[in-house]
Amino acid sequence: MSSLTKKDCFIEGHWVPTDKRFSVTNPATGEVLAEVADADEELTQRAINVAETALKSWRKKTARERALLLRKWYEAMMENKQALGELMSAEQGKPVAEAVGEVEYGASFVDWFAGEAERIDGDILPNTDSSKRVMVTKEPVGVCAAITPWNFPNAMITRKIAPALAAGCTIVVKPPQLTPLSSLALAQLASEVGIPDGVINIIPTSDAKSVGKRLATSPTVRKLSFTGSTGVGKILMQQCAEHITKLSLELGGNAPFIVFDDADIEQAAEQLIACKFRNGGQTCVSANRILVQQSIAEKFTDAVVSKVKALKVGPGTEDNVDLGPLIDQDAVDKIQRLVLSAKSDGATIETGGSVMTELGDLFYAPTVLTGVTEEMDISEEEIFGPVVAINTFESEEEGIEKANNTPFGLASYFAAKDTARIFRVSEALEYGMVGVNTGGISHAYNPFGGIKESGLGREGSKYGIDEYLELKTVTLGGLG
Ligand SMILES: O=CCCC(=O)O
Repeated sequence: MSSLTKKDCFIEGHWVPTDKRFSVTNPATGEVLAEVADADEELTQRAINVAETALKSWRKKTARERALLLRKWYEAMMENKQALGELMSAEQGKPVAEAVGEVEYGASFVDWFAGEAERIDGDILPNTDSSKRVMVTKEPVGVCAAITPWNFPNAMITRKIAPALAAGCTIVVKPPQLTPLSSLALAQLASEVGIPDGVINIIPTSDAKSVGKRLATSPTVRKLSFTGSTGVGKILMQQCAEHITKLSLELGGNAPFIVFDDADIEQAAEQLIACKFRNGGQTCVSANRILVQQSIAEKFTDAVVSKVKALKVGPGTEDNVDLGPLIDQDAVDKIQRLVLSAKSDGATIETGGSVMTELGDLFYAPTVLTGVTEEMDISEEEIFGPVVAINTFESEEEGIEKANNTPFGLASYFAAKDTARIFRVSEALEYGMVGVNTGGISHAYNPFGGIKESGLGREGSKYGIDEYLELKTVTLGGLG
């Protein structure tokens, strides 16, 4: 393991051990990678207090000073991307090359928000009273908290820390229990490049419920950003009501991937594979319901099945591996349940459909199902695994109606060539994000987020920093 493997809580620039610890294991091998410090409510409160103290001087730094420190952090991540990628692959399971790609993606948020720090501006507004002027300024929200998921152990952290710091806020991060090592490595690099003590605090824990509640109900925490399930998001929203804490929620999705009869079938199949099998399908923007116009369904399915059969599954450290293991046994059990229940309800398994026991208990074969219907559990639940579930439709209207038939509204995708159709369908889809002829919609410069039960707010992009800023209106009188 590299020197970036840290195992304690990171509070006020120090590594803080705890007596109680929890194990972090490699999902490909079951090997215990580290016994990590287990923060409780008391330590969480200490981290909040530290962030409150650090806020006083951090918010006073000039935008340029904050930007320069963020850029140094970005550079440190890029210099260490291989080590960070290997660490991530060990704790999360994704192939090393993909993990290094995630480090680059994560670092791109730091680079982006270093730029945005210097573009926080204000307004002087016209007033009907000539003796008055109105100045609108933007101020940091204050102490922030972030609760992040295991599927993107680096990028989901930087997507929250970077805008918070750029805006002049300090932050307490509760990383996921399954993959805390990447976040601790990021803290180590932040400290090495001179981000002041107390500005970033990381508190791994096995008690997400109590620590999450403390973060959400602390009157000191003025902003909570959460990425995870809709169920937990709803609980946090209720808890944040206690002190009207500002909240961003990036929750579950049930992304449709619609293939219309005018699509380039080969290109659509390629994009579907890239989208669906990113991180083995364990991505909130993974295509979940594949809706194919009936007249091209056979041709499209053949193209997809032959690509899926060519995917290589194995431990993330092996060369040319496309998919690693799933994160844990619960994930495998859920996918197996969805596939078997779809089969018993009439779907056909074209390829895959089982655990690859020769590789280990957590490796699930890339799977294609046809004959899937809207009523099946696999259409209603977020699969979060390597399963392509193909459903068909006859007309454009029916395709759109099926796509929108969900309480979720995170990502959606469609493939088509006709320009009028592209506008019609983009406008009709009830989603925060639409990918047209692409399965790749995640970039630091894109606003990322959903509508309906998929969440609140946007991350990344020029809009993302607003989540960490408050407007202040200063009315100057007596000028007439
Ligand atoms: O799964 C969460 C988000 C991944 C992404 O940023 O594309």
